[in-house]
Amino acid sequence: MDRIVITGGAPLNGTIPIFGAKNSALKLQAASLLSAEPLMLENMPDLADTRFMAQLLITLGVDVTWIKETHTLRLHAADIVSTIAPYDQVRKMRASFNVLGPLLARAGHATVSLPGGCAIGARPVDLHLKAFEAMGADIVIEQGYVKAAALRGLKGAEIDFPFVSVGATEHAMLAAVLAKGDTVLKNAAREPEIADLADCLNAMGAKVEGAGTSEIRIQGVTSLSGAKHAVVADRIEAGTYAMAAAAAGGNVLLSGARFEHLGAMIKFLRDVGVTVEAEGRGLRIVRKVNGRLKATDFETEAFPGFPTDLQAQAMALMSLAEGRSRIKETIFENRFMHAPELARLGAQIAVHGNEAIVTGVDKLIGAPVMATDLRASVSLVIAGLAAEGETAVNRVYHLDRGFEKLEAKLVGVGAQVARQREEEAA
Ligand SMILES: CC(=O)N[C@H]1[C@@H](OP(=O)(O)OP(=O)(O)OC[C@H]2O[C@@H](n3ccc(=O)[nH]c3=O)[C@H](O)[C@@H]2O)O[C@H](CO)[C@@H](O)[C@@H]1O
Ligand SMILES: C=C(OP(=O)(O)O)C(=O)O
Repeated sequence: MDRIVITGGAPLNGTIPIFGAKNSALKLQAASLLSAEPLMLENMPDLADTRFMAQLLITLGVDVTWIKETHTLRLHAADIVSTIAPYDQVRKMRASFNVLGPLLARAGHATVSLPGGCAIGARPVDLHLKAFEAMGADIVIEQGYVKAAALRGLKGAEIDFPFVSVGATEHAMLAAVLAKGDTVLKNAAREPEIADLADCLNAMGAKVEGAGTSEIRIQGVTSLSGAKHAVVADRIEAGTYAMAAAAAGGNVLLSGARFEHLGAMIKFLRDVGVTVEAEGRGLRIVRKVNGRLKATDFETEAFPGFPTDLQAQAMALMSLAEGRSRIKETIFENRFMHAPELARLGAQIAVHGNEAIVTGVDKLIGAPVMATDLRASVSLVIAGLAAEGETAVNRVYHLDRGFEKLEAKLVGVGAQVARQREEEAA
């Protein structure tokens, strides 16, 4: 397996381009199933996850063309040839479950494997299924598969989510756009990726209003057309490189990063002593290398709160801050797997249930570590950039799920980072 080797200590200076958001792209890909006409997705990140989703779509009958030079993906679902999403294709990537709603809406039935257990928590899909039932679908779970049918079509419904779920909000939208009548989603998630999906669906002829607020209203239409849509900038990728610059020191422009999508993270960085300013179509991050950052407490929350997908990266930063930081993870029940790996570099972190107490240390020292999930992996890269000596991050396939050109982007701003291929690493 490949690994990433980082020699810490170099400050980061220059510009890092921010690409399209994985977490939006995957749902936009699923939206292509709703129309018999082509969907052109621009600013498409080329990631293991988006490639994987494309493979699943091919299985279902979608014609897929990557136009690599322009980061464009053309998806054409002229005919749905299969409504079965097999175990092997859904267990490996949770977001592939999102084909269920569009298949149900377009073809009237679908059989989709339950998504695989993931390292960060149990992650059930009960809210997704309740939303489809409210829209009139019959659902049974048999042999690990969700079998859903709405042979006379889905009906609009009022769905009041008991708690905020990004995936269930998006999935309900993906089905409701072709339902008969009106759907109202209450206590909907407000993440920027939801508004991005609504914009794309509306460009395809859907009638979605209120995305980005906690109440989304959808007027069903009988069919959707093709469209062209550019994937929103990845706020998690931007936040990750902001934390990297904060940890290593330096002056970095994150071009394409959206200030308005990163409010909680910007407040956190400013509180700990990093300068963050909007500049042109991006964000400027400046951290003077002399002096330590100040520890601060934070907890993860649904948008506009501090994103759980930046918790590991912020923990890496707090490992080197002056004082103690209390970090509470409120979204996933098992998302501190990076803590023992950060400890290998000398971080002092005590985990009690959903809280971690980080006591900042003067310095971290490079060591071999293991990536456990996507954001955990990149937190180890951030720690490695600030540590003395060499850090080798193993199992980097997790990183490849969500960070396109990670090493090149970091090397481009002066970091010493290289990927060792399996044969070299052996
Ligand atoms: C591909 C993608 O976009 N992934 C993101 C999405 O995941 P995902 O959409 O899976 O996250 P959710 O917002 O749905 O999950 C929030 C919480 O609700 C629980 N839950 C969710 C659905 C359900 O039917 N039942 C239930 O109990 C989950 O286990 C979790 O504890 O939002 C998360 C929260 O911002 C991010 O960390 C993920 O990166
Ligand atoms: C948890 C994540 O992704 P997924 O929901 O696809 O597992 C993530 O992007 O951090």
